[in-house]
Amino acid sequence: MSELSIEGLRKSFGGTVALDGVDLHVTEGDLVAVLGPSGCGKTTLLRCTAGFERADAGSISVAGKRIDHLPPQSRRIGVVPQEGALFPHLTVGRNVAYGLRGAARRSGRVAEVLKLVGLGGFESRMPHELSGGQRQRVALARAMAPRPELILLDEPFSALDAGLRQVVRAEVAAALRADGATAVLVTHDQDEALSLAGKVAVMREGRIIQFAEPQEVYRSPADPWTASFVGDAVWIDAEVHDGSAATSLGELAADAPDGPVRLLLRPEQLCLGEGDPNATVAEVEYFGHDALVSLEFKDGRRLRARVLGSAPFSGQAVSVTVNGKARAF
Ligand SMILES: Nc1ncnc2c1ncn2[C@@H]1O[C@H](COP(=O)(O)OP(=O)(O)OP(=O)(O)O)[C@@H](O)[C@H]1O
Repeated sequence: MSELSIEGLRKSFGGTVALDGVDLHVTEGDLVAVLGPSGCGKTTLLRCTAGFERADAGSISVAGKRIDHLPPQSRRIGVVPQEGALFPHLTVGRNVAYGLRGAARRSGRVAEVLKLVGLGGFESRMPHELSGGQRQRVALARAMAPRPELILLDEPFSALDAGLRQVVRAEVAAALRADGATAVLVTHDQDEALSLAGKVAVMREGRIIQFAEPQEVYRSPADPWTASFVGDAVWIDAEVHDGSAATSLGELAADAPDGPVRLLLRPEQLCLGEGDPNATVAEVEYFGHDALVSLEFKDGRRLRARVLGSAPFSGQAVSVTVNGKARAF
């Protein structure tokens, strides 16, 4: 049974369609990322689920029960907002205990969830005595404390700087998993969605266009738009004959009928070697951990490769081969 079941959800604001028939099923204990560009309806989906907004049509069920008629406080859903929104005049311990009743407060649950988020012993600190990442983790602990059926996280790392974001992300995901929580994270950040979630729902213009595991979304995107949105894409236009397409990179297997095709490769599938050169390095963008290398082929076509380790130099003649399969559209 799905912990969260959303079916046919629609919501418009005046003439703007924010949700255009959203279906989403989240299994108990899963962490799902809803990934989409600005304005695609992610926050509206989250607000309708939490009960802050009323959908025009469709249903929302949690643990098998319809909840869309209930006020937010009766939905058993915990929300972690963008910037934590802790009560500034309450200690960490009292912030976390906020949604707990008497017996639960005394049960040690506050200490337990603070430990889960890596902040054991922080009960008596005030919010202003915490770093941004620590405040976000307290906000998560507060949402988890009453053991809600579902936790919703709205771009919870967007206010953190890049280095801290990665660390806090991993800690938050670990805490959610350790507590067995079912969670939906809304984000426009591809790396965040692919690295954290068990499943990714790609959203565009008020619809979910693909719902799959991160590797599948990256390797077999539903359409060209998704392919380019979830990562760097190398596009090659070619003609297919008998399951094979002639390209600047040689013959590539193409799972498509005879005729014109757009082939998708990821830049890391282009491998530079020492064999017979078939391309020249035109430009190198060096990032430390890797480099993006623009390669010019004999037919004048330019394609980008991602290279780990030492980067080639501009003007170098290289042999380029393809690792793995191209996806045909
Ligand atoms: N209260 C509102 N009144 C009018 N239009 C709204 C309202 N809330 C959202 N919208 C519109 O609905 C669409 C979806 O907005 P939403 O905030 O859900 O997108 P989003 O994917 O969360 O974007 P972002 O990543 O920028 O927060 C947008 O076109 C937005 O302008």
